[in-house]
Amino acid sequence: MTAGRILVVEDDATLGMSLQQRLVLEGFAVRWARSASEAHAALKDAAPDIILSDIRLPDGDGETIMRQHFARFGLVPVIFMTAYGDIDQAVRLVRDGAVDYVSKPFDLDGLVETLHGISRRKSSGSEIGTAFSGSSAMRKIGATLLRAAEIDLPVLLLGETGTGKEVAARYVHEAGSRRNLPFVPVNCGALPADLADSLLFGHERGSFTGASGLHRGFFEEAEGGTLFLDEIGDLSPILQVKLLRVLETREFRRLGGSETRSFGARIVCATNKDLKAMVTDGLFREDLWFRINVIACKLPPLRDRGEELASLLDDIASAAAARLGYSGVIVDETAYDAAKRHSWPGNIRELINRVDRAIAMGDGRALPEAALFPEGPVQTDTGIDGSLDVNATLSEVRDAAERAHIKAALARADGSPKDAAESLGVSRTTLWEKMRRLNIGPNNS
Ligand SMILES: Nc1ncnc2c1ncn2[C@@H]1O[C@H](COP(=O)(O)OP(=O)(O)OP(=O)(O)O)[C@@H](O)[C@H]1O
Repeated sequence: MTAGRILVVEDDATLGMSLQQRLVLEGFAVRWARSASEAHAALKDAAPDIILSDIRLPDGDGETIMRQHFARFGLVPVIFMTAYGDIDQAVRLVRDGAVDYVSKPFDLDGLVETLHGISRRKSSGSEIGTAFSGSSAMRKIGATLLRAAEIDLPVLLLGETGTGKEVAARYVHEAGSRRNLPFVPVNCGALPADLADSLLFGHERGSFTGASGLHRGFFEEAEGGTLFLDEIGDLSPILQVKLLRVLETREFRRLGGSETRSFGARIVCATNKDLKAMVTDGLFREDLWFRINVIACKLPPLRDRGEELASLLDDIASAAAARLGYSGVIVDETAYDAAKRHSWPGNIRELINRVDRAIAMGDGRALPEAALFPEGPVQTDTGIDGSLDVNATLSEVRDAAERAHIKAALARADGSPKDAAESLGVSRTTLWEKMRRLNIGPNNS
């Protein structure tokens, strides 16, 4: 967990460098802009939690940066660093919304204390939901989930693997009145066929060979909390019928049990499959689909989340550095740029895996492009070989990028789907599904 994201805007190289180094050591994720134009570019990429800015810059001023940022994202804590002659302006800026100003030369320890204080106030008020604050699209999704949390209807979360569907499910749970009751996640795709019934609904002693004791299933464990049915598209036809019955009657029985128990939890389901197409193909029950698809919410893939990519990268890098015992890591501009060009088939899970690997293998101080993408530079156009027609649809472009990236990962892994899946940050099943859909043969042909 980082202490917060700070954008430092300072044209003086010595001061900028020492601020960056000290703040990284203090656990902040820091971006350093050396001019007004660099600051505007950084703010387009990601919304920081705090801005620490010089007032006079060679190509503009800190006041314009603050005003433009307020207009776009609302009030963000801003601290100005002023030279002697700028104090009147600094006082006026504090009246207009800046948190504070410090006069150069300033006491760095005092400034760091102030920054930690801002960060503590911010996180104590908004622990929950930070995953839904990084861009306007995610804020809209967060608002939908908040409404869903209040009205207690079934929620269906859609999106590719690793886009944060479980994070969203936990958010719905924690934002609602059931937050102090259990949250029970169940991966329907991983339920062994012969035990699925008992795992879901529980069993009484002696109900089948090997049932030596009483077992409470997931439906019972969820009590009045939230039952999160992940990979719902993988539920067998028999279990689809059983689930539908529970949702209709709000009752169930343990295997071998005679007592009817009431089911009081709310249901949140998720899938990376096209459930509607599965209904059309007769693979998923239409009546169940209607039951669970009351409030649907789609988590966008990471390649479409350019606005929050840089802050995600910062946060994940700081968290990984902290886990590995490093005091902080500086993400290189080359890494931000390459991340924007990459197609991220494994989405945020892939980002986490790449950053963890890069930091574990590196010196714990810097994160350049080559560490994030050791397989080689990320090509422009998300790795597509340039043979695409300019009239190609977005999904054709995406498929081409995914095909190229998966083939490259398989080549690096000497054709081993297990290793390729790991480096892509997806499960082997997801990789197989993608290979089938994209016509990639087992020999990477
Ligand atoms: N906004 C976010 N910020 C930081 N980490 C995130 C965010 N969203 C998701 N993650 C992390 O990314 C990883 C994948 O998220 P999650 O398990 O919720 O995805 P999913 O869509 O449920 O994946 P799958 O379909 O494979 O089950 C997790 O480690 C999660 O903590």
